[in-house]
Amino acid sequence: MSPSTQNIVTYSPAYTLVPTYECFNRCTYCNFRTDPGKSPWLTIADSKSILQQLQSQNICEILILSGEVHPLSSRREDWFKLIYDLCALALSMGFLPHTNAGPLSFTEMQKLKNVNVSMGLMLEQLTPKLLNTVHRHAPSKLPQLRLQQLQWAGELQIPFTTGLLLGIGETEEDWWEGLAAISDLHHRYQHIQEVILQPHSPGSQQTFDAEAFNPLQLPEVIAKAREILPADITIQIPPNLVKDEGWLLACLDAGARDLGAISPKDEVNPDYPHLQEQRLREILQPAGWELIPRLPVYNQFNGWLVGELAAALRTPLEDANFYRK
Ligand SMILES: O=c1nc2n(C[C@H](O)[C@H](O)[C@H](O)CO)c3cc(O)ccc3cc-2c(=O)[nH]1
Ligand SMILES: C[C@H]1O[C@@H](n2cnc3c(N)ncnc32)[C@H](O)[C@@H]1O
Ligand code: MET
Ligand code: SF4
Repeated sequence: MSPSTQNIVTYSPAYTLVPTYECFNRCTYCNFRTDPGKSPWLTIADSKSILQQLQSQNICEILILSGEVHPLSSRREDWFKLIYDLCALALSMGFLPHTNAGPLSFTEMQKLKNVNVSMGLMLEQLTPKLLNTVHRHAPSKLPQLRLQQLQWAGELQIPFTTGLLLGIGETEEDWWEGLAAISDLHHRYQHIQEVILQPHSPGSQQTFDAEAFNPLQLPEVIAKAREILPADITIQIPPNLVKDEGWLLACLDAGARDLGAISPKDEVNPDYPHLQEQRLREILQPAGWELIPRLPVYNQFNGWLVGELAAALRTPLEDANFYRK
């Protein structure tokens, strides 16, 4: 790395669209979900007016995060169509979509590849023991199912974001195993662009009664993750979940280089508002870090983008040179 890139920290200026909060899983740490049938779905008309308002702002990524309709439900097809249509709409209006809607069938993933510049799914944790605790009522969190999703993303050449949720009842050994599994898949397919190390952060809606992940431990997890993960995978941490400024800087010193999608509302952790970009800069700059925006797809994957997506990528790049770095 040249000296000029060593002090760079990136983030993706984003807006999060939620097709639906309803979810057939009940992860006990979730502050997002409602019961199936209990939340109205986002409409294309409402999305269009939201996106129109965003066009005058410096937002590039549309992060599509969704609760899940059961794969065997008669409503699954409509749910998938809504997600696909939202991506296509965002794309047609000049944004770059990134979808994380839980596990998908191979065909669903293949279709979404055509309207997303990258996609995401957290591995969470590999250890099956969580199926007796936080994931007891969350069939989507079966470790083998999550690993298969990462494998399919590789086979389909989809630039991918994954990560670990820390502090949900796993051991330290479990972290290294989860990271090693991500590394193995990346060695096979070279498709993982970033790994999020997400500290469990209790919110007002969840039933899981546990402390927040100890933020003082995060730098050591990052440092070890940096040793385990291949160098071309960026480590991402969510700045709103790392309360103290000193802790945030310690995470960067340990090897984190990205602050993720920063959206007006963190839909997953609504009790933890994001700092203003200006405020983040004020924290980072005195310590020698330069904060710069990035696209939701890392440069090394540009060759994987098909058709319309390759053209869409050129527009924000030409419009805003600052995205280039
Ligand atoms: O860029 C992404 N950011 C993802 N993020 C990061 C998110 O955009 C924010 O950076 C954090 O939520 C901040 O707390 C997630 C955050 C979560 O809490 C849970 C899941 C995700 C999933 C993604 C994802 O697929 N892609
Ligand atoms: C969308 C992603 O959000 C993460 N997630 C869900 N609930 C919480 C929480 N209370 N704290 C931190 N991260 C959470 C999970 O990793 C999920 O995959
Ligand atoms: N339901 C998906 C998952 O857990 C994404 C959103 S979670 C709030 O993987
Ligand atoms: S974390 Fe995702 S899968 Fe789990 S209940 Fe919440 S929305 Fe559903």
